[in-house]
Amino acid sequence: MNSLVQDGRKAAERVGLLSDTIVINGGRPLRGTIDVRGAKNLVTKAMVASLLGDTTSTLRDVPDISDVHVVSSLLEIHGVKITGSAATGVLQLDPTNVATATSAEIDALSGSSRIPILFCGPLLHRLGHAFIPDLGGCRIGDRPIDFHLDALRAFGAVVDKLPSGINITAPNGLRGANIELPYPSVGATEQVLLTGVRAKGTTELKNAAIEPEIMDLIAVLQKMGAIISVEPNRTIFIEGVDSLSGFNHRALFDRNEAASWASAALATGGSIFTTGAKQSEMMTFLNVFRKIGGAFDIEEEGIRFYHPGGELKPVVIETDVHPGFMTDWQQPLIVALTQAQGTSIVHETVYENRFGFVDALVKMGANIEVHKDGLADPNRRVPRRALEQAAVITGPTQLHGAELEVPDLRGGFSHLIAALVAQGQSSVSNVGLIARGYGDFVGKLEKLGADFYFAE
Ligand SMILES: CC(=O)N[C@H]1[C@@H](OP(=O)(O)OP(=O)(O)OC[C@H]2O[C@@H](n3ccc(=O)[nH]c3=O)[C@H](O)[C@@H]2O)O[C@H](CO)[C@@H](O)[C@@H]1O
Ligand SMILES: C=C(OP(=O)(O)O)C(=O)O
Repeated sequence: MNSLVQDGRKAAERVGLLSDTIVINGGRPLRGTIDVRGAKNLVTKAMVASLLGDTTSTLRDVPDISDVHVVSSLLEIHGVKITGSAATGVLQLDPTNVATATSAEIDALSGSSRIPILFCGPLLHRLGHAFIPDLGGCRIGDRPIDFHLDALRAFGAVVDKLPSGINITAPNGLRGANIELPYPSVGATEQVLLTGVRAKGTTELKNAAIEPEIMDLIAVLQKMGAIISVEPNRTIFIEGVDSLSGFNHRALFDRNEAASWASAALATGGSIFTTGAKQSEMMTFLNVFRKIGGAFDIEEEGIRFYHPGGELKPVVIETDVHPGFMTDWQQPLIVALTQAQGTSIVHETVYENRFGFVDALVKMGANIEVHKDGLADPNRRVPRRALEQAAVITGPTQLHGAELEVPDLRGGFSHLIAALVAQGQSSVSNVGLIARGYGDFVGKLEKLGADFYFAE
């Protein structure tokens, strides 16, 4: 069994999927209403933040996704008492008895998620040392952690890379630092926030990421007693404080999940009301959705995304940091673009290898060329990065059923959509990886009228 399939199996077990393969009969529009809970990219970080408090934190709208289970286990082996459950959407996290975990306990969680790297600052503050296992997450490029480690060193941490993970100590405590990120990395910005809030003195972070999930993490930290100001030009100031308390927070909705179901509605010619989705965090997506020919109604309770009839139009997209077009949105949308009249281009500028899912779409009949060194384009708005790729999608094409294996979270969701659009039957294996970030996606497919069953 290859390691991707192993990762998928573990994720499937964590959320209780019946098997790791789904058989889909395509050709039916998805119609109905689904709930979008808290964002994977905020909830997991807020859970880590609970380690910094002296009292219990309560987090609401928690999605039942495998990454939440991984972070829960990592917190529990460090002595955090967790009550409630991802299934019910509410977690209480009591960090009173934080303690060192054994290496066997840590090893068992190796390679399952990217979140463990964010335990560094909180564990250094609580215990004076941290051991971080090998990271998991989507395999969409090298995904180095040099910005994280450089930031931790700037705070005074001593970093020792071992074959089994990273050992970090802070013999003289952590003190505020002046840090400038080479690129506005989401994870490295969170690393600085989670470390700087309890470091001695002031921290200045230049070229920070300002994604909505980061703003919501700042809101969580402010509720805990932190002093953080976000200045213009991507600069964040943090005044370290001596202690923090627990928080009570309803997580920001998952805009990536909402965008994925929106793309599914468009690609299948259907209509999906995403309860909990909000306009303000999705404006860039909504503009592109409208340009392609999709329609949406923004309501108090959520957003309805639908195909209003007529032809879909091609578009040129450049993925970018917020407020640009998010890299996690392009994969499901590309399936809709296979149904548009004409040639679309997607420039992927954030990760150097994020079109792995495209081969399967081509096998299903899509006309997509991947340019591994990117594409020159005089109309580009995002500065060209050294390692970027582009996909050129020409449509419309009739997709037909095929055997697919999920390569990563968003690519996997795009495979599901492609199978739902295709004529005939598809089998999609390794769907456990989709459960890393899409809560109850099987129940939601059922609610939306998809025709599918789990393979034995
Ligand atoms: C759990 C989580 O929140 N995941 C999100 C987070 O990932 P993550 O936080 O890992 O993504 P980053 O923003 O850090 O990565 C952006 C770019 O910076 C590079 N980089 C990053 C760190 C580092 O130390 N060195 C370095 O070179 C990466 O290789 C990548 O090319 O933001 C990404 C960009 O919005 C999203 O696609 C992911 O869904
Ligand atoms: C890349 C993603 O997640 P992670 O950083 O957890 O791998 C994603 O959510 O698409």
